[in-house]
Amino acid sequence: MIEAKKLTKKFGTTAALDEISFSIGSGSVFGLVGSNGAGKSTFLRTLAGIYKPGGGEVLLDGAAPFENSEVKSQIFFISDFPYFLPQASLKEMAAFYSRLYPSWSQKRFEELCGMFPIDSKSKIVNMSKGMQRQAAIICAIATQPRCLLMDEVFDGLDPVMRQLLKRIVSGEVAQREMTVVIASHNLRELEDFCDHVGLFHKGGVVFERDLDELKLGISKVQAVFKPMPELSAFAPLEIIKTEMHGSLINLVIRGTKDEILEKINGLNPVFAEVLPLTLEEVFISEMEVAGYDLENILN
Ligand SMILES: Nc1ncnc2c1ncn2[C@@H]1O[C@H](COP(=O)(O)OP(=O)(O)OP(=O)(O)O)[C@@H](O)[C@H]1O
Repeated sequence: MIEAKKLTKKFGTTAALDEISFSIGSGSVFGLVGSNGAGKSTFLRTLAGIYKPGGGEVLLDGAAPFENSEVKSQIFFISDFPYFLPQASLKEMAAFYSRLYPSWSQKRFEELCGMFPIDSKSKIVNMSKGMQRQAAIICAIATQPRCLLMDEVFDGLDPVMRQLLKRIVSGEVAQREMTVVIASHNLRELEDFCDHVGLFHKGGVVFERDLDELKLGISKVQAVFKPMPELSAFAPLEIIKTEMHGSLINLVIRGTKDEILEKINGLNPVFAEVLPLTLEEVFISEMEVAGYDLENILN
């Protein structure tokens, strides 16, 4: 379990993290989203034990990572600029990590080398950005960490490699309860991968939810009425958003699909259907309710 308790990190007068408190359960895949400069990388670096908290604490299973090699040996961090030894090949990086991490699995390393189309004997420095990222991913997974931190890891990976990464990471989570924290600007990329998402804004976590709960508790309804009832007729529904175009009405409503359809059908529509919401739509709706303008936060 990861716990941030009033975690603060300042650079000069900039509070990159401003007394943030939240927790991430073991075996969870947690997505950190937010605009540039929101504090996502700073959180990952503090959790990885690279930065010392300026105030409060961040804990992995009750222990602080900073200057604690025991805790650090359970964490692998793929930064937005992955680090490799100068002139090293993937095989040489494997030898390096095998000495650093007691949990290193040479068998897993060799399996992974067979799954990614990169040459383990070539110098990593000469590889493309996406191939370097693949090299970092192979090392990360072969390390068999309890906690895997990834910063913008999909950046530079082609769609096939993105899916492969998601599949491998999900397998590790299911098999051995690895905890994953991934920072990304792209909510769509996280949708089929994360079970929790937290939204960072100006050094704070403004919103944090279980994705299934989030998606199950809210629905989008498209209905045609002739004539259109007065808006007060929809009052028994917990409406978050309404858009009307002539006889067509689009509603974002809190509640289960069955409850909502029953109430809408009671108003005798010509046609009504419940449509799935994308994660982005759910987020925008929930954030608007909470008084935030997500368009400004994410862009
Ligand atoms: N090493 C540093 N020295 C000084 N300021 C820093 C440093 N690292 C981060 N900051 C500042 O802290 C704030 C948060 O930065 P951070 O990199 O954590 O944001 P982010 O959410 O990861 O952004 P991005 O999406 O652009 O990667 C920014 O204002 C940034 O300028």
